[in-house]
Amino acid sequence: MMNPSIAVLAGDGIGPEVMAQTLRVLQQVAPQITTKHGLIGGAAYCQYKSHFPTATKQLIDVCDAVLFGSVGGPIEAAEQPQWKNCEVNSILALRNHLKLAINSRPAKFYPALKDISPLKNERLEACDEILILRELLGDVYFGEKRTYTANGYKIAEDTAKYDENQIAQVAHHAFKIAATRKQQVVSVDKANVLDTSKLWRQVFQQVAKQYPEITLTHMLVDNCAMQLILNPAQFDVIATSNLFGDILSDAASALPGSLGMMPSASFSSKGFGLYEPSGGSAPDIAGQNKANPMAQILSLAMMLRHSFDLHTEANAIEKAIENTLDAGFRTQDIMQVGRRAVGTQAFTDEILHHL
Ligand SMILES: NC(=O)C1=CN([C@@H]2O[C@H](COP(=O)(O)OP(=O)(O)OC[C@H]3O[C@@H](n4cnc5c(N)ncnc54)[C@H](O)[C@@H]3O)[C@@H](O)[C@H]2O)C=CC1
Ligand SMILES: CC(C)CC(=O)C(=O)O
Ligand SMILES: [Mg+2]
Repeated sequence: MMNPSIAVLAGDGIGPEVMAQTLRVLQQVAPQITTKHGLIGGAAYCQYKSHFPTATKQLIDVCDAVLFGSVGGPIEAAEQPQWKNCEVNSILALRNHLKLAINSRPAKFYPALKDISPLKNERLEACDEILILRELLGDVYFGEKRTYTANGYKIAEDTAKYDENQIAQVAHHAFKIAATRKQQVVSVDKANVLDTSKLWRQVFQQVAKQYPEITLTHMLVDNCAMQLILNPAQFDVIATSNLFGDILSDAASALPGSLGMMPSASFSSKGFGLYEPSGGSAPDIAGQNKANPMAQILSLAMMLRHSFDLHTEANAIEKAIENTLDAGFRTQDIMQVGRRAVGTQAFTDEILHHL
């Protein structure tokens, strides 16, 4: 790609801190990529009184990919009844604007961190990476919603809705990815109760016929939450709907040690990519140089690989992170006795040193 450019939307909370460090890594490995900065979330609200201003929309529409930080606050606008979820929650608005249908969240297990997992070592021995593929434009997040009063009570409604094409898109993606991995897909639903899940299961079974080399199994979401803790090694690719994927990916992120290590990539059907940490704006640690920059830096690696075919650079970043962990450096979320506790910036210094 000639003169590639990316939109950098750091957002708020820990977003700007981890983004600043990630851009140091980008500058070192791929200085040919131009960065264009835009405001989103709380940072945009402060300036434009809008969480997803037109200026930011115009910026991303002329870029080749988006590197996103996180958004959380300030969201006093959320209290105003005329604001719909999408307008306040800029990441949902952004996913909808870019039609990002699929979200890929790898939970990678690092040998150096096996002792900080909440699970016993023997449960992790066969674990390398669990990939959660999550549908991103459907479900209760984008269905009809309303709050009203009837018979003196307040009532709230959220509607879950899926069409077969949305589901098929995730299924094809899951089977294609599985073909490059362990040839297995676990599709997670709640088909014993929900119509959307019944359709989900039917479509997965139908699409599976085109991928006879892949083993498809189905698991109910409540069981999956339990199995992730009991026997994570049974999973390689998990494919699921928006809400279940949101919850299960946070749970899966904790198995290797911390949500702060889990990156993500979201794709439109045309292959446009947005890359962001799986976690949020972490207001409890924002502004303290405590955040783990791994999720953001690994999201950059995913961007280089998937949007720009820069595989050597992506691999180099991932290797440098592993070497940094092997050398004993830890942010507070993955700290262990006998290791060296460092802040966001010093941890990135070490990554740059190992690059
Ligand atoms: N894509 C996005 O921008 C997302 C935004 N959010 C928003 O973030 C805000 C805070 O939500 P929470 O429920 O607190 O979830 P959160 O993901 O921000 O934080 C949950 C826990 O994980 C920790 N954590 C997250 N990232 C970390 C990192 N890089 N290093 C070290 N620790 C890390 C936090 O300190 C906190 O203890 C909310 O406003 C929520 O809507 C939540 C998820 C995704
Ligand atoms: C707005 C939320 C759906 C963000 C979130 O929690 C996520 O994408 O993981
Ligand atoms: Mg989430």
